[in-house]
Formats: sequence, structure tokens, C-alpha cells
Amino acid sequence: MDEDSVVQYLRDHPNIIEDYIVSPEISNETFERWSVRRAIKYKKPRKPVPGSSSGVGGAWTDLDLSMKRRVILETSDNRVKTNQSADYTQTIVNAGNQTIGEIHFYTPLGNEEKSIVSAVCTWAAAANYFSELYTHKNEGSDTQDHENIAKQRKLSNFLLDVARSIFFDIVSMDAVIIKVMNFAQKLVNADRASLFLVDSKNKQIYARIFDVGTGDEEYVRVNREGQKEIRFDMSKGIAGYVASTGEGLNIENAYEDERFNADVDSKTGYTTKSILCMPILIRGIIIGVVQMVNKKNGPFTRQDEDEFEIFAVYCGLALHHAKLYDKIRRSEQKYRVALEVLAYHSVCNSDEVNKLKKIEINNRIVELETIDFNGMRLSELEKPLYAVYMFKTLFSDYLQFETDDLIRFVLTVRKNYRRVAYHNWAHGWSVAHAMFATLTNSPDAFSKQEALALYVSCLCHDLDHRGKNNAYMKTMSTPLAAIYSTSVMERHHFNQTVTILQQDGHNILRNLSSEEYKQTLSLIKHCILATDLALFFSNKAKLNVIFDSGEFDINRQEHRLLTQAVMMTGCDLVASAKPWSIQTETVKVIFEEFYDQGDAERLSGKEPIAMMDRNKAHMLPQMQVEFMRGICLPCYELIAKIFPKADKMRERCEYNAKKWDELAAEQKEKQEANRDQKNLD
Ligand SMILES: Nc1nc2c(ncn2[C@@H]2O[C@H](COP(=O)(O)O)[C@@H](O)[C@H]2O)c(=O)[nH]1
Repeated sequence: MDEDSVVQYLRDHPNIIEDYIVSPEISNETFERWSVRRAIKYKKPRKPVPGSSSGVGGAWTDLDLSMKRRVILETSDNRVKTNQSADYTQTIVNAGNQTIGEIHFYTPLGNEEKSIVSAVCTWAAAANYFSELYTHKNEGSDTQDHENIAKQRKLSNFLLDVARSIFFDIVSMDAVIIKVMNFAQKLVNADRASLFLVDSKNKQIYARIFDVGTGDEEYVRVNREGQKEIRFDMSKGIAGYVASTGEGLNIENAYEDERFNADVDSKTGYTTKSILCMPILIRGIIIGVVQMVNKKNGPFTRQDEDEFEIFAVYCGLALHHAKLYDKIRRSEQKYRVALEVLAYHSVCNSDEVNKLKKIEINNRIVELETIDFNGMRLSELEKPLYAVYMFKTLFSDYLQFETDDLIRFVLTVRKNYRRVAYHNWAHGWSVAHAMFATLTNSPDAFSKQEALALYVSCLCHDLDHRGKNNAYMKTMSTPLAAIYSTSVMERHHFNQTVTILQQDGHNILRNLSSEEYKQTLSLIKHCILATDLALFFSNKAKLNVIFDSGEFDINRQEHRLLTQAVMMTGCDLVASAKPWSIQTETVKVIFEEFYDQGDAERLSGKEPIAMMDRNKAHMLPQMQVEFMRGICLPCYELIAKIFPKADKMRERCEYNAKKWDELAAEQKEKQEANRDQKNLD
């Protein structure tokens, strides 16, 4: 029978082939192999997936791979058959192209199987390499790789340790140097290690005496008495050469190198043989030199150089950070000393306190209770005296305070106003008096706690003003502008207020409960910040909308805070609501201060605004009209809506604005007459 008739017969009698296949004559392995080969032989060809790693004949799916792995397992035999030649041998090579293993196959493999075996073995080689790298199996291993792996890990652990000490437990320069030296000496197996820092001013390198020992009993002898240093001229020695040139050196025999400086050996009795010396740089600037002396087993190697170079980078980072940290620590100490000195000189003295204590005010000072009162005529003693009187009048029945504390507080507040033309103690006092008059005439406007915050805020609202406004502070990039991003001066005024309250014998609020104390301070901050005229416009707009819409409710916290803020501005600008003589007197000093600022701006090359330009003094009346009608009047109109009794401030402000109108008109006529005259000439 030929093959075709056999096949046809078997097709006609399928049970024959089935009985044969399931009979014991056919092993399970043979049966499985037939089924896998059948699956491979008759699977549908698939288009390779774009970008996929296609094996032979297109992309391998997981099923393909698992089937192919099955074929490999079936056709390979991991028992070593020494007496039978393999049908197919696959070698496994490492990155260095060295054979590290073989797989023998004792049955023929198709091309596809061979390509799979080759791919799998490549990955196997890589996996083997990295697993050895990671576990650095040193048992009996003598390959250079394993030593490198160990060192790499030691180096990376050190670098991690240095980074940790920089970012977690910020340490001083000395601690970092000791850490660095301990590691460096171990890293390259040197007998001694030194770290020199560069003193570029004197062209020297110096080191506190570090003598990093060998072996386990690591120790550091640091000469702490006065921290004596070894200093070299940068023109001397190997370290000096590296510090000057930035070039790393690996010297096998120091005494054969003309750059070597044997002085230290002669001083210490030590014999230097090999030297490995590296520069430490930060942003390209050589800040130091790290030097290893006498490698234990021969000269320093190329490997030591490479590792040392990495180490030197981290060493520089660590030193730089430690240096910054030491600088910050020293600045903090200096700041603390300055603050102590300032605190001592900025508080009132006992003579001033005793002088004020001797004067008792027993009866009511009625004239103080009107806005018209002219504080300008008070003496330097009467202002603090009346400030104490106003505080007592407003708060004796609300607050437990020591009179001595109150006197010290007022006198120290006075002392912390600068002697500038306008924003001085007289201004602070005047604003506090305006608040006193307002609170006295509208006693139910605010709670006692709010009234306390308002009065203290007015007294302190311009503490330590320098006669320059916020715009100037920012333009000139002053330290205060660096600290505060908004309301620069107002935040400083508040900070000064708190600083005074914290001085011994000055805390007039100390008998408040801690909750009340916190609330009162928060209110004081709110009130002082509200005197930033830049904030007034939004406060005014919001409160006008609330009031005009009929929603204003003095019992609502948001409405109360807005009202307090606008009240602070109203008191701050009280000079515009004083009798005309006081208004003109005050405006004189306001513009004196403005012109001082304008002069300072001009000196720094900046053109001052017209209001601060003394060359435009003729524009003053018109500028006052704009200030009164644009800011002051709207402020007092709003206050009068809420507190009708305060309408007097609005009336007086209106009167003063009209007076400025007249002056502006006169000024204009004069300008025109002058211009006509010039035209005639
Ligand atoms: N042009 C004018 N400016 C004035 C006048 N009165 C005050 N001011 C300015 O307003 C603010 C008030 O804030 P302060 O808390 O610093 O006193 C300040 O910039 C003053 O210079 C005036 O009559 N005319």
C-alpha cells in the first residue's frame, strides 16, 4: 500500500489511529510533543504587531512563548551526558563575551526554537551578571568585577550617608569633615587621610589636625584647643599644587616628585610614600583638597582615582552645605546678640517711668473727648501721660493691668517711633486720640475687647516708620521688603508692637486669658494692617455695598471687621478732619516727609512721583484736593453712615477740602498770571 492509500484508510478508520495513539506503546511525553507540534504546525499565521519585539515569524504571544518553552524543556535534557554528543549546543556569554555556561540539546531544534533559545540565554546572561553584581558573591571569587561591585556598593552607601547627613541631620562643618575623612581612608585603603580647605584670600590651604587612623579603632585626633591648624602656602607641596591647578594627582613615590613637601614628614616623623590627591570644587571653584597617603597594598590604582573623583564631588557638596549651615548658625547668634542689644536700648528707662508715675490725673479731661483737640500743643511728657489716661478711661473697668506696665508700654512705644517729619510719635498719639474720642462718643459701637485692640493699634500703628512708604521699600529692595511681600511697613509695625508687649514689664494684656490674648492680638494685627491705604479701597467698596444693600449687620463678625478697618483709616487720616489750622500744620510735615523720600529716590536714580517731588510743590493744593475728595471724604462719609455721631469728621473734612479747592484755584490763577507775564516779556 502506498502512503496515500494508508492515509485514506486511516481517515476511513479513525478508531485504528486513536487506539494506537492511546495505547501504552505511545508515551505521554511523545503524545504531548505531538500535540504541541500539531498546534504550532497548524496555528494561524498572525501579522506582527507594530513596534513589538518580533521573534522569528512575527510577534511571539505569551501562548507562543509558553509553548516554545515547553518544546525547549521537552527537547533539552539538563542531565550531563558525557558520552553522547549534543544535537545542538547553546552557549551563554557575559558582557565581557566570556562563556559562563552551555545548554545541550539532544534532539534536533528548528530555526524558530534556536532563535528562542538564543534570546532566552542572552537575558539569562544579563540576569546572571546583575545578580552577581548585586550580591557580589565574594566566596572564592577572584574576578575583578566582584571587588568593583563591593566598592561600588560601599561608595554608594557612603554617598547616601553623606546626602542623608546633609538633608536630615544637618551637621557642622567639623562633623562632615570627620565623616568624609573616615570614609575616604577606607574607600582607597589608605593609611592616612587629610582634608585641606582653601583660604583664597591668603592663598593658603589649611587643615584642622585630622589624623584618620586605620582598622576598626577609627579615631580622629582633632586639636580642639583653639582648633590649631596646619597651614601651607598654596605654592607648596602636592596639596598646594592640586589646590592651585585643580588637577588630581596619583603619585607612587612622593620623594621622587619635586612638588612634594617633606616638611610635614620631618615634623611628624611619618614617611610618605604614595599620595592620591583630588581637588574639591563647588560651582567650578576649588574649595578644598582631599589627600590620601600610603595605600596599604601598593600604589593607588586607576580604580581608586575614578572612585575618588566621585567621592570628591559629594565631599564638595557636603562641605558646601556644612559651610552654609555654619554661616547660618553664626548669623543667628549675631542676630540674637543684636536683638538683645536692641531690646535693651529700645525700652524706656526707670527715670522716665518714675517721672510719669509722679503725675496723677484724677479728674476727667473733657477736651480730650472731641476730635478737634490739638495734640500738637502737648509737651513730650503730656502726650504719654494722656495716652495712659485715655487707656485707663476706656479699659479700667474691663482689663486688669499694672499701671507701671502701662506706663512702661506707652513710654517704650514712644521710644520706638523714629524722629521723622510726619510718621512720628505725635502722629501715633494723634491717631490714638482720634480713636479715644470716637469710642468715647460711641461707647456701644464695639465690644471692650475690640475697643482695646483698636486703641492699642492706633497708638502702635506706625511704630518704627522710616518716613518712607511701601512702594519705596519695594523699589529699593530693603530688608523689610525681603521679609514681607505685602503691606511691608504695616506688618513691621505689628511685629514691633508684639516685640514691645513681650518685653519684661510691658505686657499690658498679660492678665487676659490665653484665648482672649490670642483674639486680641489677632484683632490688633487686623487693625494695624488695615492702615495700609492700599487695602482701604477694597474695604471701603465692600462695606459700602453691604451697607447700601441694607444687609449691614453690626453683629456680623465680617461686617464688624470691615467697620474696624475703615475706622482705623478714618483715625489714621484724622488730620484731614481737624480744624483748618491743624490740617495745614500737619500737611506741612507730611509733604516734608514726602519730599525727603523723593530726594532719596532721585539720589538712587529714580524719578519720584509728583507728590514726592519738591520741584512740584506748587501742585500741593491740587494734590490735597484729590487726596481729600478721593480718599478722606469717602472714608468719613462711610463712617458717618454707620456711626451718625461721627458725621462731624465728615463735615470738617468737607470744609478742609473746600479750603484746598480755593487754594488750588488761587494757585492756578497765579500760574496763569505768571505764564501771561512770561509771554508779554
Ligand atoms: N497726600 C496726602 N497724604 C496723606 C495725608 N495724610 C495722610 N496721608 C498719607 O496717607 C497714608 C496714611 O497711612 P499711615 O499709616 O502711613 O499714616 C500715608 O501714606 C500718609 O502719607 C494728606 O493730608 N495728604
